[in-house]
Amino acid sequence: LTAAIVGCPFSGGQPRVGVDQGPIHMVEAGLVEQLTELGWKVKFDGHHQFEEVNGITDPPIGKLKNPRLVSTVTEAVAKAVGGHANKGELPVTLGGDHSLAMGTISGTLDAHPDACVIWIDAHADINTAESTDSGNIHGMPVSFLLGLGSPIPEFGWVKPILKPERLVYIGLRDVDAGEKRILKENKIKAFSMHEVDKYGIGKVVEMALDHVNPKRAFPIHLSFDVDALDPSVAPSTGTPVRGGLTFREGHYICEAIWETGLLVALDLMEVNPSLADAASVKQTVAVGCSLVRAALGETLL
Ligand SMILES: N/C(=N\O)NCCC[NH3+]
Ligand SMILES: [Mn+2]
Ligand SMILES: [Mn+2]
Ligand SMILES: [Mn+2]
Repeated sequence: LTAAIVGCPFSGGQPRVGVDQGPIHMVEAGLVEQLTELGWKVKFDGHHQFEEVNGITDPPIGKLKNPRLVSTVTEAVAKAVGGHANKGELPVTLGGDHSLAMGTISGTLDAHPDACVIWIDAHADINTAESTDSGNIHGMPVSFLLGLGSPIPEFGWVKPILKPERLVYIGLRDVDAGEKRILKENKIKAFSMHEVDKYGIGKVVEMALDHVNPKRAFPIHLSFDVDALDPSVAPSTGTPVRGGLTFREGHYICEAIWETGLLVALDLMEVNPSLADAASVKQTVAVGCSLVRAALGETLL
């Protein structure tokens, strides 16, 4: 079994400095060695070089910020992830902000058209060009993948390859009014922290899988935004929101997805090593690496 680490030092989907350093810190923390130790053949051909791309003149399109940069980078990511997935490798994409998921999920669905997406996040990331307030594209990738909102020529490469019934969220607790409307209109299943508290994480993961993968027949793309975790667990991230998943709950999600035997791609996003003191950064990076290991089969016994 081969895991391909796709290091994506990219921050263009959001305004905070530092999230591009996330992949570098995770690899420096020994992630490649840890996965090798787990028995994986690990391919890592160095972090992708994106920041050089930002020489382009890139005025906003409507509210959208850095649109051409984000489009160029995410298209490159789609090719990288799709290339690995089409070779039967498991792409492990390290962010970098969550706009990258426009690329990762496009890549996965190219190789596995019937894949379902399990999106772990405090946020729905489903704003359209019309509904976004900030214009930060890391709050929008899901709308592009579903083909929602008015088409934007600069994003012509993104095809509406994701169906609402193949998407499920766990961890939501900071969803704005426009996104709530979009979730309802498109009948998208979402387990917020309310459901996690009500049913427990075990039942929530089972219900999420029953919704998007009832016969456990579809490959799974797990897209994990570390801000799904409580800020006490993963403090060094750009948009922390109180009342998040415990470490165990986040870890359980990864273990349970691995146990299905259906995981074909993983994203670990939004680690920003410049937003907290050294110990908190170290903790956030270590938590990220632990989640990747759990999703790739590390067990406690
Ligand atoms: N971390 C974020 N998404 O996952 N921030 C953008 C969304 C804020 N509405
Ligand atoms: Mn690569
Ligand atoms: Mn996100
Ligand atoms: Mn988030």
